[in-house]
Amino acid sequence: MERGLELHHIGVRFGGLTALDDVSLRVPPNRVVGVIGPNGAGKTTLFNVICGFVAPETGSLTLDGRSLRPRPHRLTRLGIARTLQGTGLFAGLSVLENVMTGASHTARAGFVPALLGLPASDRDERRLRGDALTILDELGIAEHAEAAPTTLPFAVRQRVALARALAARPRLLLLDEPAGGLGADDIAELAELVRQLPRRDSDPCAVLLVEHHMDLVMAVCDELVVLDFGRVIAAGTPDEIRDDPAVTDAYLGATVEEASQ
Ligand SMILES: Nc1ncnc2c1ncn2[C@@H]1O[C@H](COP(=O)(O)OP(=O)(O)OP(=O)(O)O)[C@@H](O)[C@H]1O
Repeated sequence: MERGLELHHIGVRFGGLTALDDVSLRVPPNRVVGVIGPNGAGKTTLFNVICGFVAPETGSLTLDGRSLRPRPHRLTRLGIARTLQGTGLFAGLSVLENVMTGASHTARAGFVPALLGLPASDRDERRLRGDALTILDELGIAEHAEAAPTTLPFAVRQRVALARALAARPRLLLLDEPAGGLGADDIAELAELVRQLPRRDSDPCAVLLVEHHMDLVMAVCDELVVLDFGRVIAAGTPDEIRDDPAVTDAYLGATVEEASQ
């Protein structure tokens, strides 16, 4: 059964402006799909539709063939986790505690009682802590577990945000411009990390990556969807997109050439 997340003919308008027009795409299980496009193409709006921040005017979403009406607070229960632009970490919590919040919906007693050390949640807390440490270790940042996020470089904070999303054990991870603010070396490391997500030993997941940064997109995606003025103008593998005259002619031009060198 290979279905995953599907968007069917999604349309979004803001007043007179059409932000998304008849957009259909699929993120199959354990694949990395990228959405690219120039400024104002509709990438963030698409992300927001999937997260439930924006309700589409037309079209529908399905998850494994079943109707999906995303609500931001219910995403993790549907097996979907996200990172947003910027890291959005809790400054008052340690790195480890931040990651634990990502899985708090799985704790019977909830995370707040766990933080307060209430006895009923001892076992939950130990499990959350152990799982969070495992993920931090996988992402190579376990040494920062007890640190306050504000003391860490941006690239590490971004990894913490990724760890927090993975703590929810998603089947689908949504990444909104994860390369934003990173240098070339950090982007290369991030690319390696993202590529591994569908191949993890435990909790492998699909990834939908909304990204400006062409190097990252070309390096990690199995498939790409190109948006322009709210419409899908091309879809295919990175090689197909790179060679698609409609894409290069329409707007990518030299950017794709440069990214492929
Ligand atoms: N809340 C809103 N109200 C009105 N117009 C909006 C709103 N959100 C987005 N838009 C418009 O919808 C269009 C698509 O915007 P969107 O942010 O989705 O594009 P984008 O591809 O993410 O752009 P960027 O790469 O610059 O982030 C743009 O013309 C934008 O100005």
